[in-house]
Amino acid sequence: MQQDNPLEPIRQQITALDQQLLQLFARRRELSIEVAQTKADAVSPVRDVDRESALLTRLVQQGRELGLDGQYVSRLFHTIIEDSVLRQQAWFQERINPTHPEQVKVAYLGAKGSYSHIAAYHYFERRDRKLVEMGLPNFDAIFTAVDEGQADYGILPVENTSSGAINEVFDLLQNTNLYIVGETTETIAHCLLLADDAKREQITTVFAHPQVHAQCSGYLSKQGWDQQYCASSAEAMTRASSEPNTAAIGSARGGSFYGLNVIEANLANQARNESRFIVVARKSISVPLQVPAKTTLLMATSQQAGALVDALLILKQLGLTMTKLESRPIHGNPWEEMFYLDIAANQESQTMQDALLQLRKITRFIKVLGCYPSDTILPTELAAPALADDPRLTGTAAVQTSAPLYSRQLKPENSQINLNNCQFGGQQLQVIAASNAAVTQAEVKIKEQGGHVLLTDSDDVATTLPTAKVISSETQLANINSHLQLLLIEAAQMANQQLLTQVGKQPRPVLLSRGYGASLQQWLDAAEVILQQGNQQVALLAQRHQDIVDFHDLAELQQLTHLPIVIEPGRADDSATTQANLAKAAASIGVSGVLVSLSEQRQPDDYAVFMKALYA
Ligand SMILES: C=C(O[C@@H]1C=C(C(=O)O)C=C[C@H]1O)C(=O)O
Repeated sequence: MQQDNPLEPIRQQITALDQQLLQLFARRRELSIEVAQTKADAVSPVRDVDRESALLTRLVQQGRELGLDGQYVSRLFHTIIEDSVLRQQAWFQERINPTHPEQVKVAYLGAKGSYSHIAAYHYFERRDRKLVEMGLPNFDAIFTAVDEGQADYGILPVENTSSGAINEVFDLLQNTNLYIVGETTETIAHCLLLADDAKREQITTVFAHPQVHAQCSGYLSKQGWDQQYCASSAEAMTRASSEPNTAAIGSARGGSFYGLNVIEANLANQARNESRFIVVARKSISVPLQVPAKTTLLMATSQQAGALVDALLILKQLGLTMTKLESRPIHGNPWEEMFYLDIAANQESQTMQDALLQLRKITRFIKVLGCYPSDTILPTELAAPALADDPRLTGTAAVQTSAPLYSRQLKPENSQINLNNCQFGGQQLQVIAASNAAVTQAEVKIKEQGGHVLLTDSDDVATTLPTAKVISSETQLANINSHLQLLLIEAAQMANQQLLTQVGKQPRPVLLSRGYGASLQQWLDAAEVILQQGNQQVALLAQRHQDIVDFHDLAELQQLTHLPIVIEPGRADDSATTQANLAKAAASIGVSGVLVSLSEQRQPDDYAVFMKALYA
């Protein structure tokens, strides 16, 4: 019977040709990996736009001779070359980070068929990894699953060409221990999906994720359907497959998992509807220099006018391209912003190391969230000489700075910490007054007799003075008052790595006491834990329990670190005048603050005597 159909023999020929094309594509891909191996030996970049340009020019020419449209040929080959470049990048990536097993457990939002699932599928397929799927109900659960080791990777959408940034993911990135190790961009084609037995005219309700609703708002506003939000596109599709008179918005591929048919396609407001996803893992990765890389920074500048501009100028002066800048409020610090920057550079390149060094000097908080291969492969335009110089390649030699963040070697000049109008690490000695009295009472005394910061255990925030508080546990840290400006870690907690790590995630300055019997190195190592987490505002506090403040140690510390040093001068039974003299001596060797008690009543007014002697 079939032989009677005149289409059939032609279709058979097309099928046979398609089969050959597939084999040729596969063979081309193998050769592309061989090319990568050669590039590894020669240390040349993956992308070679000159070669692409020559190849495309020739192919377009040859295509024309065969009657093929030039646009058609260049579009086809862009897809082929894109695959080839991404494959080579993945190959290089695997070569220098060879720890991955054959199968990986990946956490994503929603169930099978969600956009995140499809992005995960594409990303790991390119890396020849078998996916063990772990669909989760929300972004928070994805971060937790990876953090706790239940999943190897998490895949998270960060932005969409129609609806913009996915704020929830940015907010979770503020407090994560995870690193960004990859990115991928998916073209999202939103379709109206209906179950087999459903009819378009009978639709009363349409299900979709809120982001999808936003991306298709133009189309939906004309339909008059009840619009219901779902936690994921997969949930939307599940509901549409079982509830009568409903439809879902999702991808054609996703719909096929749920037995849904495409009724209408291309519903998004913007013709080019793409989402960018990031891949997170517990360990950061190195990106080979052959591969164009992106580095993502999390940064809080000071609140002075122009602080962000200063930071961006550093990038400009170093010739670094910023591909993205997002800002999000800092949780617990009203009107303060955390910035996310994507920079088209390899973290290990000299330029990026220089940028980080300079940025650390002017930021209150800075952390590298990750350096990863850039997956955006822009098509090579024909005969465009400018493209021969691909700005996304930072081909400088790798330089790994091994000096610790606290060290003078890394940063010769003193660090400064600003609290309102007072500045630790500046010219003037700052006085922190500790008081158990009511905040208002202490404030009056400080304002009358001098002083800069109030150390109090009270949560009363009715003061215009910067306040400091002793923080002894993670629970206490989680519940601090947002007005609190300075965190004091006492000697007993100096080795509490977990507390130091959490404090390192804070956008607030930290005063770190030396642990009982701790060496200078152990003290500095504890400071390093905080700095490594991003918090650059660390000062060291030499307390009285060290018996007397050891000037030899202070002088040595000055040489080892740029961090401001604060002392609690003298023994408790030293007179106020002795303490003031010690404080002055310490200031002369570069100590930037003193911690004194406001409420000791050994003399009529010890604090007043201290302050008077200090400035005498
Ligand atoms: C395969 C190569 O690597 C890349 C991929 C190309 C391709 O697939 O044709 C061409 C140039 C490079 O950007 C190559 O350098 O030849």
